[in-house]
Amino acid sequence: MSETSIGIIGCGVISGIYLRNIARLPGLALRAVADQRPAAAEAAATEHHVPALSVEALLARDDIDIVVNLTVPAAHSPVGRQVLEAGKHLYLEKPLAATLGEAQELAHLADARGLRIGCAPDTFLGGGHQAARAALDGGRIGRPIGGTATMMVAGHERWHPNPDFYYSAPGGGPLMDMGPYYLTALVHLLGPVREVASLSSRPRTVRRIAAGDRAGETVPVETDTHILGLLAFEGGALVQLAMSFDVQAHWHSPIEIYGTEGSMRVPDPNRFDGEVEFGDGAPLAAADRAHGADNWRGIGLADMAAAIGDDRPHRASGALALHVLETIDALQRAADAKRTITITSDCERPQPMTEELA
Ligand SMILES: NC(=O)C1=CN([C@@H]2O[C@H](COP(=O)(O)OP(=O)(O)OC[C@H]3O[C@@H](n4cnc5c(N)ncnc54)[C@H](OP(=O)(O)O)[C@@H]3O)[C@@H](O)[C@H]2O)C=CC1
Ligand SMILES: O=C1CO[C@H](CO)[C@@H](O)[C@@H]1O
Repeated sequence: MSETSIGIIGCGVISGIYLRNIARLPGLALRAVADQRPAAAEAAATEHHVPALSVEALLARDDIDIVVNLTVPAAHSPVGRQVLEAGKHLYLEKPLAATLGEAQELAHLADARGLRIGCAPDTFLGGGHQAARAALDGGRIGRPIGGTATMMVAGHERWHPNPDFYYSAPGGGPLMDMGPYYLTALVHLLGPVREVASLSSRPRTVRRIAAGDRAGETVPVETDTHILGLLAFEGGALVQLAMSFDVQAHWHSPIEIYGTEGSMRVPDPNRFDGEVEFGDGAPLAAADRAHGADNWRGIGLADMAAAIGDDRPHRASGALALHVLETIDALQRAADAKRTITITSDCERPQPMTEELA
């Protein structure tokens, strides 16, 4: 397999796992890192033996093929534009952009330049969700008719040292932050969403940081933080969704899918491991499949790099992320307008994983 050269912009909390995994995933070679905080870039550069550059200098390098944008959501679009305008393929963390309009502009720019966009989450390529997909496609629960998706926590200010972006608008809130995991997993299993309804609330106006140098500081809440939605999928399944940063504890599963012949519980879509459980019969362990244990964030990047070489579509695609972002945007608009909203973008179910990246 030939090597694809990678540059990273954004050396904060999530960059650690990308930096480690780029070194162990096939076909990827890290060339340079950048951050608007030079100290963050220097720390990553020293640990991984690559240069720390300015964003401009990294984008000017001829030997970088894909730039991974790990900045905060508000910077996904401006930094993403710079990457595409520099003629590089773009892979970025979720959400694709802080607004649907910005995401659509990125997609147009990439198309116009003949460049690819890939976007997290790529957890659906892990062993847990691939086991669920195989069971579903194999007919184990019959035709899907419904399901639930539940992500309810007390708020990321409990542990993140700079949680401002989780509560800022646009780009913040549980729907923007965690919705991509749940909606991407559902689209991977059930196909595209066609219609949504929802209600939302904002129980608190400020949040107090609990960890790091800024512990005790408060952050203003500019987004709704408790959202209950209904999703109608093209294939006919109806799914209820709950996304919240206001729940201290609960007893729901992350994702359940109900079919005409049975039901299944799907692992946490923020993870690569877990078990697929069924209403009857033996569970399927993620660990029995490739990337079913450990944290493999970056597998979507490796798949995109391989896909460019093989001239085939990549799985964690810009089109998938755009469809997910349109659904997120529609859920909030449906809550604001108190009406159902039709989803217009098309998106194929991504191909199941093969063992090629194992
Ligand atoms: N933290 C987590 O567990 C996870 C986060 N993610 C996603 O990863 C992304 C990053 O999150 P996280 O690592 O937590 O965020 P952090 O705030 O820890 O790190 C982001 C870094 O990017 C820098 N940055 C911001 N804007 C720019 C810019 N225009 N140019 C260059 N650098 C910039 C920030 O600098 P500054 O501090 O000055 O703003 C900061 O150093 C988000 O999209 C998030 O949703 C995904 C999975 C897990
Ligand atoms: O994407 C993410 C994955 O999960 C984390 C919490 O567990 C989030 O904070 C983060 O933004």
